Amino acid sequence: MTDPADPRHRLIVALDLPGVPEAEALIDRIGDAATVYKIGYQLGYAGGLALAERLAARGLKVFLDLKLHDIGNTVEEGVRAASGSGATFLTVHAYPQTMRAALRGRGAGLKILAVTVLTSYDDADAAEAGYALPVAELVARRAAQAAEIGLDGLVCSAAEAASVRRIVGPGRLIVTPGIRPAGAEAGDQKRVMTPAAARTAGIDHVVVGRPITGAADPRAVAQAIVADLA
Ligand SMILES: O=C(O)c1cc(=O)[nH]c(=O)n1[C@@H]1O[C@H](COP(=O)(O)O)[C@@H](O)[C@H]1O
Repeated sequence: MTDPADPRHRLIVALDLPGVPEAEALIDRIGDAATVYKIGYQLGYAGGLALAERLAARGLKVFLDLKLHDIGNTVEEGVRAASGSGATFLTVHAYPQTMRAALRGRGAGLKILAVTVLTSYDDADAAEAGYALPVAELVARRAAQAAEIGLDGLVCSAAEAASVRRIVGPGRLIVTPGIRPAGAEAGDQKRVMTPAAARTAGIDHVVVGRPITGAADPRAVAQAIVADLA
């Protein structure tokens, strides 16, 4: 992970798999085509947290996608505990109390990313959850709050990346899930873009799960996505 211009570092592969053996097998198949891996609920609750340290020791970057959101004390102490895991990125939901608490618990070397509005939400889902704002406005509001509080980066859809960049400036990371190569199934994602369009929109990293984990040749899919991120 020495050359920041290497487009492989822009791809984060979501290890949404049932267990550590499956995750390790996928990482082996992908080989040097990817350098950053995300461990979320599914793998994390199936022994994946211990994997983070091993991957970091191999020189890979780890994104712990815990999406923390709780009372401040619990978030602060949770982030403090995760700071020793070897992870580079950790997610929290973009609520002001939660974001402030996460920064209090953040250890050296850990970047806290604020999840603005999940990419599986559209305006109707936000309204159903009680929000009066359309998704794009809610993302903008949360991005501004995250920047003011001092978060290291934001998670949003690539559809909002250009406007989020104008709000948060060049110094914060923009990380976008909901990425689908042309023709790939969206599944439960509602705010979707292709890797090339996301790159044009100014993202720092894309997160890709099922298009890679479900592929017959995950290395080839990862390489094709990286080529679009160059
Ligand atoms: O925080 C995330 O990574 C995340 C935020 C978000 O808004 N949407 C979203 O899909 N994600 C994660 O990104 C990954 C996307 O996976 P695929 O839809 O399979 O590519 C999953 O691991 C999600 O948990």
